[in-house]
Amino acid sequence: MSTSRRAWTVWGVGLVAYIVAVLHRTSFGVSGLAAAERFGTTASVLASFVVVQLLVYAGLQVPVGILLDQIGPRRLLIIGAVVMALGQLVLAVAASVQVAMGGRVLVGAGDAMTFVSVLRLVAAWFPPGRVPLLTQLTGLIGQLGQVLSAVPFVLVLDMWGWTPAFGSVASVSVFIAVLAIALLRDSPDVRTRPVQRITWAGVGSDLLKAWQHPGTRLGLWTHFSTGFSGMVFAMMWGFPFLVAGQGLSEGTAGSLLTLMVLAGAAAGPVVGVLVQRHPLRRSWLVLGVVLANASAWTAVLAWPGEAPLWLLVLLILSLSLSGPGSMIGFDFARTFNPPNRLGTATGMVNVGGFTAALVTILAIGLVIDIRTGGASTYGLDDLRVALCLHYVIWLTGLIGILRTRRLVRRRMAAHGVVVPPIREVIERRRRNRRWRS
Ligand SMILES: N[C@@H](Cc1c[nH]cn1)C(=O)NCC(=O)O
Repeated sequence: MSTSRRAWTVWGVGLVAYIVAVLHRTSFGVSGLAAAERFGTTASVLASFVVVQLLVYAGLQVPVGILLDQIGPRRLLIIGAVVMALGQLVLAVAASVQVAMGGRVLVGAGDAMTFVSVLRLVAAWFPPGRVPLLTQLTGLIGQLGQVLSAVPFVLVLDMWGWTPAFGSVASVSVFIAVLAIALLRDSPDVRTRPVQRITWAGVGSDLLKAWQHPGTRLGLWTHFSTGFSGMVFAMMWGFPFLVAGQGLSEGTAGSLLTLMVLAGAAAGPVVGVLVQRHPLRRSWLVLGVVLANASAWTAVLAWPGEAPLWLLVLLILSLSLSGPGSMIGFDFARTFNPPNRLGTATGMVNVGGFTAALVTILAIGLVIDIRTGGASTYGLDDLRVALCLHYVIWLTGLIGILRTRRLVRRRMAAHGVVVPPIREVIERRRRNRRWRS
């Protein structure tokens, strides 16, 4: 098989593995009613499953990144698929909340190993110019996993019940592991990769070097500031905000969430091409995404009473930029770190958005609980106050972005790459245009 065909095959297998990881990630969220019935528990206990799973995912990003640099993406992806299969099998037979929670911990752990491995395969198999667009496509096509859990998985759950549904998604992961064993290779380099002995000193030095490079931290703050808002909306508070806060029907709220996925799919390639064409202006794209998210939220939160549908659609369109914007963080990690440290750096970046989302999801719940005294119903005013927590995260993220960007530019200047201020570039272009006409 020629290298380029091989590269596409490797990307295809990685992509399918990531789609299946997203299917596992979201499969519990869509089985809320069945889970409440099976375990005889409340909605808040079930919501804590999402939080624990995210916590495991975010907490494992750095260790998994280190492991990726040591054992390579193929093995890590296979381990991830097997761990997720085990997690879903545990959930399939679980009769108590504790056992089910153990299953979700395994799913979170396996999931944490998948995306970083796929990004590493893309970086190893494709020329650098193609990587930004393929990274965007990986992120957005992966979200198809959400559709798989919302439609065929729910269908199997309704028709055949809990154990067959979770048992069958476990078997899909076993298939992914077999596919990866058969078709994946870490890189096009035919020489086998020497097995690296893991030493604490080596791990510590990689961690330190990745963290010390301001480009890695710029990636982390990028993922943090752009990624969290979309995740908070899609994973937890979007549906209640639209239904309990804005008075929309469940059908309309569902359509708006679908619009968010579709608009994200359209925006991803555009962001990828812009990053590919203007690598020195990536941070402006990031600031643009944060500005779009913050302005749309401000307009909706400041609107007296329920916002009109057109404004909610604008909010959804701006939030659809959240995922594509966060992927720019991975591009910073890739371009500012050598290949042998890329896993560690990618893991660090991925901690950003997931930690910010986790903190925001929990804090919003807490503020609502304080305002309502723990009652199970809440309204627009409670949601409005709680959602203002977004500003704390944006402010923290913006400080992080601007500080690390300054450090990155200083380091680039020391290597002879000077990024001219955007004002200067616009002025120069204007002068050139005048001169030509
Ligand atoms: N930002 C997401 C990926 C994404 C792209 N478009 C929509 N979502 C991300 O960071 N993904 C990591 C993962 O494990 O899913």
